[in-house]
Amino acid sequence: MFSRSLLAPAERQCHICALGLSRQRRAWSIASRQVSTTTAVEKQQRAFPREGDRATYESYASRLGGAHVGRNGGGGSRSGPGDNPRGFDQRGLGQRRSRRPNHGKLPNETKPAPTLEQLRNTLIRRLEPWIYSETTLKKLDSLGIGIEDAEALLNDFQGVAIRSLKGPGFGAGASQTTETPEAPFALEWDVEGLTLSFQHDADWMKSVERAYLRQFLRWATHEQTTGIFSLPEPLVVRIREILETTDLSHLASQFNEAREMHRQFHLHIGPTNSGKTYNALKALAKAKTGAYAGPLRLLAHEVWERMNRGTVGGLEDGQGRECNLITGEERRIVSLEAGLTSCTVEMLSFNTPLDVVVIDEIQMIGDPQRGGSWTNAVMGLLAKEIHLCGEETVVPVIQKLVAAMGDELVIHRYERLTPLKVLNESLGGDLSKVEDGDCVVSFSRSGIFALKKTIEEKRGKRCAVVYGALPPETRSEQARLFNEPGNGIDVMVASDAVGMGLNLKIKRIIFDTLHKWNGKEEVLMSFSQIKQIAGRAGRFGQHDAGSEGGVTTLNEQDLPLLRQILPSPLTPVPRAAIEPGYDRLARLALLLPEETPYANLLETYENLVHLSPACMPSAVLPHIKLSELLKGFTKDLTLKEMVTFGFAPVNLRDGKVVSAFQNYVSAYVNEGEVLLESALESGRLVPNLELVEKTSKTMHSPTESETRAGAVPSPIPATIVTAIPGLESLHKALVLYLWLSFRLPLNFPDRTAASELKLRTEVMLDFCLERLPGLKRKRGLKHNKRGSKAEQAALEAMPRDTLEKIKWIPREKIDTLKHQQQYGNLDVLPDDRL
Ligand SMILES: Nc1ncnc2c1ncn2[C@@H]1O[C@H](COP(=O)(O)OP(=O)(O)OP(=O)(O)O)[C@@H](O)[C@H]1O
Repeated sequence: MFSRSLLAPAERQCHICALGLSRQRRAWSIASRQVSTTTAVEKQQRAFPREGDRATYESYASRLGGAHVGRNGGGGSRSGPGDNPRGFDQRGLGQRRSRRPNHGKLPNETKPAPTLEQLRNTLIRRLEPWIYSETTLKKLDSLGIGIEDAEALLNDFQGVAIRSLKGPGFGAGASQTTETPEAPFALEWDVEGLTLSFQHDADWMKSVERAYLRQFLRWATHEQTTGIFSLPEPLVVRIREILETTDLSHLASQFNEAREMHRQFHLHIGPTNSGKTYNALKALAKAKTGAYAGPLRLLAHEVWERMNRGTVGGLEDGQGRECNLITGEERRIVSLEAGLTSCTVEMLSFNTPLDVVVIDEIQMIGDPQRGGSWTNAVMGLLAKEIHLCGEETVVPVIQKLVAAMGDELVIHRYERLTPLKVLNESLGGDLSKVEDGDCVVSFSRSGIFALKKTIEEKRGKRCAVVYGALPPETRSEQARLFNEPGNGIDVMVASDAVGMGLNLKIKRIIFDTLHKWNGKEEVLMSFSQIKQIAGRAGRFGQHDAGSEGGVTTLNEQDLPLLRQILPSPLTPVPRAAIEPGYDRLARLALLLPEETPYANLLETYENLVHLSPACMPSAVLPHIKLSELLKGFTKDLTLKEMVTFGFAPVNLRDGKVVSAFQNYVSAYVNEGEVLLESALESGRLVPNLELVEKTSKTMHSPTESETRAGAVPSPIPATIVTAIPGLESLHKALVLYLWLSFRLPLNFPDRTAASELKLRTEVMLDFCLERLPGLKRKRGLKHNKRGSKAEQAALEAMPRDTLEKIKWIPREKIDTLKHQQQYGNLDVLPDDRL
């Protein structure tokens, strides 16, 4: 009865169907239905805490004078975030959508920890539905435990687990856990980990199910258990190995080489604009070898430039340090002998010993998507001195990690260098009160464009814009325009992308709204994000000595909430994220049946991974979603290739990027070589760029004297406004190509062409943003000679080669931009030297 051999997944699937439900199983099924009736009531009860949160929030909001979610504060339109794949709100710029009600909870509220009794009762209550669930059978089946064996084993495990949960040892440590005749070894329930999961995870039942599954497998493959039930020996051995491979609970045993070193951590903690990075970089500048790692290409680029130019603290004599730049999609090598590297955190090397490493924004260690890279850096860097910069919230988790690794930790705390004040008044909804040096913050692209239009109309001056879907180069250029005095661009309209990586001369931050559309509903921005954005006002060194930053809201009803949020403490980062890593996935793949699809491999890892309570698994869902796009190619891709493609930076919300990705993979599989031109052909992204370029050539740029006289560039036509999302998609598709070209260089040979096309896209995005419609032009300059409608029509009719010769955009401007964006005016070695 227990000797079913391992079947291929498809066969096993059929086996389940063919078997149907055994009599016992049918009885279980009925029981299970009964259980699910009960659980409907229970579900409602379980939902109560959330209802409680909502009630708390609503009463909290009403205490604040009615500033609660769901009330329309007259804010901007509420379409999806900047990268809404369908593009602009078709209602047109400037029209505002009503705010959808938000029933979310305050983002920094943590649920109180359950008592041991509550946790015990929940685990007991949820055990039965788990035992009788088809999903559990499927999970066991995918590991090779057939339905009959599984049913019998689960039946007995239920009693063992309940006795263990009810025993006096529960929560008191493994050594005291009750031992029973059926489980003569300790069942170890990770009370601390489950408690943290209950408090912080939206779907904490996943942690409960993971705990049941691991406990079940440990019990089912234990020597003495198998003595009674005898699962086939090879299966027992294999499952034990699977359990071992997915056991990442001993942090100290990871990254052996790093464990052999005694590393000193310096944790620089403080609010925004307090000099944390400045001080950490000072240490790096003095080091013979070292690296800076940040979350954004923008930040890596800034440090790269500052190191080379010698504008980092400690290098003020102007003597720069040679520093190379390495990000996922570009390499800028100043010297092959350079001791320093500036990179994005995913690109850190764990093989090279270094003197000093600076890791920025360390609070991102708790980010479910990217946090794993920060955790790897903390655990695996072979550096004597590691400087971590970030928020106070990260201190407990770093203390736990460093203690587990036996390294040394020194904490440096900083205060803000310039005061930041919440202003007494909002703008009362009146955008004509916007002043030079203001940054108005909204959280959707259409909201940003609507605000820009209105502000420009009211003030008669142009605004810079920054939002997440814009390429970093375009964001830098917009920041430069805003910071540069005397060009008439003194106001910025931005999304939360303004909160990180840009050095801006902002005097006052004005929140148009404190909520953001998360794809399903309007949610209050996290306190951390609101603080980070607010902290951009009054940046040290950008204003006169003694000046302070100001923060307010556009609408009066949002101001009390802002006033409450800014001084409130942030929730500590509860755990560091751990990602599976290729090696571990490869080991696991060898232990699963050969035909196991990649998505199932990821799922199995997620279902079984065991971590220390200081850690949580990285979210694998995005990778599973991405791997679903690869389904048609799985037979042709090795696991390594699947992991490479499955971890590629694909924006799944952007349909055009998704289809470019599919084209890349298809060409990779079918041709072995991905030629950029043909891979991008179907998306019509390049013709869209060419259309914008063609229009740009027909439009006049005011000369210096015309600008002095108050002339502004004529706005782009509506057709070109709607081309902007296509430019953003093209940029993302090109970044993706470049990313793949660094990992599979022989198969993605068009790196240079991709870089050039990316640059053309950036130049056109700058062009479009500069000329978004909205600003009233001065009388007399409305239809200047080259910009008249008649002339535009004539130009439209001209043959393409004639148009090519017309250089309406001054050549120097493109050259300057090109130089700035590509090399930051620094000499870099050509690609073929690398
Ligand atoms: N001692 C100093 N002397 C001169 N400039 C300084 C000093 N400390 C900080 N600065 C400048 O102040 C600004 C803010 O410093 P820094 O970027 O280090 O702050 P931070 O705490 O890391 O803030 P954020 O997280 O917002 O980036 C930077 O422009 C930095 O160069």
